[in-house]
Amino acid sequence: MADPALEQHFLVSPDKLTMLVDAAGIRPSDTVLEVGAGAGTVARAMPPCAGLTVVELDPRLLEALRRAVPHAHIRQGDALQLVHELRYDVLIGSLPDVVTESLIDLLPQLSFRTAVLATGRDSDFGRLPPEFTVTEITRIGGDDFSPPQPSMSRIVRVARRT
Ligand SMILES: C[S@@+](CC[C@H](N)C(=O)[O-])C[C@H]1O[C@@H](n2cnc3c(N)ncnc32)[C@H](O)[C@@H]1O
Repeated sequence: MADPALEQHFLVSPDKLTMLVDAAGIRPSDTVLEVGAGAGTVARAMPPCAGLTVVELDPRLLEALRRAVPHAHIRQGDALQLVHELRYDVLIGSLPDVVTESLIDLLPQLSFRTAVLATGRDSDFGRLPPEFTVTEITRIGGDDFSPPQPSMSRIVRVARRT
């Protein structure tokens, strides 16, 4: 079922899921957007919030998403378009590396408090303006994913300075 062309490796490590979700600092009053939601393994680990929207490009995964997060608004489409159309306090994304690179370039145009992104090892956040604080949370790879991911990625938090 997983499509390697869309880098469909789903994060399943309980420890890494906890680290990712904790890094987002989701408050009960927050609206949350997850892009590249896959089968919903990240979304279902999130704490309750005021509203959760999940975006996935692959229509084959929408039924799995409905089962995993029945309380979420589910949108099928391209993350790079929908990040402009939706409103959210917290942005979570684990997308193919090439899509994540484009998303990093878009971050200054978007309105959010905190973003947590799973990125390739070499992503350069130094191109973001100084209003952002960038923190590496952990490394992920191999059996942290199902199916296992051959390369290493990083979970990175991008917070807007207040
Ligand atoms: C690495 S998987 C992560 C899935 C999930 N977040 C997890 O960790 O279990 C990347 C997901 O992004 C989806 N995807 C790829 N390109 C996308 C795009 N442009 N917009 C939205 N989703 C996309 C893929 O279909 C895939 O489900």
